[in-house]
Amino acid sequence: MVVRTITEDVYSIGVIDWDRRLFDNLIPLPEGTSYNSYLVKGSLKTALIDTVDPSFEEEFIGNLVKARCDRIDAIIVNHAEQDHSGALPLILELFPSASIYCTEKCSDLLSALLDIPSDRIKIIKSGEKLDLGGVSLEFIEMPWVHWPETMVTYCPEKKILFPCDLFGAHHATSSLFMDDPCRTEILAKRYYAEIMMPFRNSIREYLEKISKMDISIIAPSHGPLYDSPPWILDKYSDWTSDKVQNIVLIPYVSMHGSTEKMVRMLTGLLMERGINVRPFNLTGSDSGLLAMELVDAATVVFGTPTVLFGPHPDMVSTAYLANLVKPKTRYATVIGSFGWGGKTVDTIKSLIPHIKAELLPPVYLKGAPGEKTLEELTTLADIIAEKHAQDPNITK
Ligand SMILES: Cc1cc2nc3c(=O)[nH]c(=O)nc-3n(C[C@H](O)[C@H](O)[C@H](O)COP(=O)(O)O)c2cc1C
Repeated sequence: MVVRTITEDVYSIGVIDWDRRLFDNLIPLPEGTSYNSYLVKGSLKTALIDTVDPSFEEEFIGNLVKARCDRIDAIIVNHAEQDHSGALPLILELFPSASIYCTEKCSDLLSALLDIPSDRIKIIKSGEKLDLGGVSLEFIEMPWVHWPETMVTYCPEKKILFPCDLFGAHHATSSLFMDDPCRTEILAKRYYAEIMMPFRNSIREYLEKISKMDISIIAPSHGPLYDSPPWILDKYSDWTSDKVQNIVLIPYVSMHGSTEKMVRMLTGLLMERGINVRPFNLTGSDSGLLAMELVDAATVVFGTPTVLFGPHPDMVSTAYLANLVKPKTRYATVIGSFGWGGKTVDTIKSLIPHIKAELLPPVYLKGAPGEKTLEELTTLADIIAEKHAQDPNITK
């Protein structure tokens, strides 16, 4: 149990989940996570901003006691997902005069997910403020910074932005503020790639709004806080921009080595042409790392053999996932090996409608790679090199 003072009258009272290794039964967590919750004490009212995962209720209540929190008047719910809202029923029971402040869509979700009674909820709209006495909170709706109901909360007197999942990182760390930029950059980028990338266009708009606000501290709902906001704002502006890098990502799977040989050949050919290449073996891989690579790669080459007339199932799941996170990939194609026939290339194309990339000619050949394979891969490498050289959206 740890309570930390962020600034006068503002406390971090969330919990650290050191051991969690998987989130949403989907997202690997190499460094655990935290569920950040904040307490803001005014002279008239006390507000709680978001709660914690229900599995940590006991520790959370311990933190409230430690923070000498004998009253809660307002519970600000920026996001209805259970890792932030799950402890609400208990908090409402313990503080019977507290009201939840959230968006209309959030109210609907809280009722559906947690059976929160509507008479405990005050629905707010963008621009509304809550005066706590000497300190206030302002609410700004920002739908799709994960779910459709999300909003951010701003405390003008303390210049703190509480953006919930936006700018978060799954990182269990004892540091209240970010103090290890290299590590945080990787974990924040991983988080962006997995959670925020599908909503890149909305987030880019929100970044403009946020960059005009007077903010000294960004206090997200996962991972460390930022006492130098431009650091994370600049990263987000880069990740959400239309720019990609001179990188070819090759997620691949191979059963008997033919596709793998093709990947090695293409890797060498692209390297000779001054392109950064990321061959990514899907067997036993971490989908978060793949999502991170998708943030910047200009080109994605899917490498798969044919299995029962289509792509290998590992590739089906990868192409499906890549499509879900909507990367800004400029060019895509398929390479691989088959034995007697199938619809592998067409199936992969049909799996990636959200990837608005130009499709380059596939190199899909029968059996083990030989002279013809090298010839076709050389042509593909030339095409990619030319596309990369001429594309103004690719940072050279
Ligand atoms: C389980 C299994 C299913 C296969 N199904 C097909 C198929 O439907 N159509 C086809 O053309 N080849 C099929 N093949 C043959 C492979 O596509 C072929 O051997 C290819 O060269 C394997 O590439 P790899 O060495 O990269 O694994 C199958 C092979 C295996 C092991």
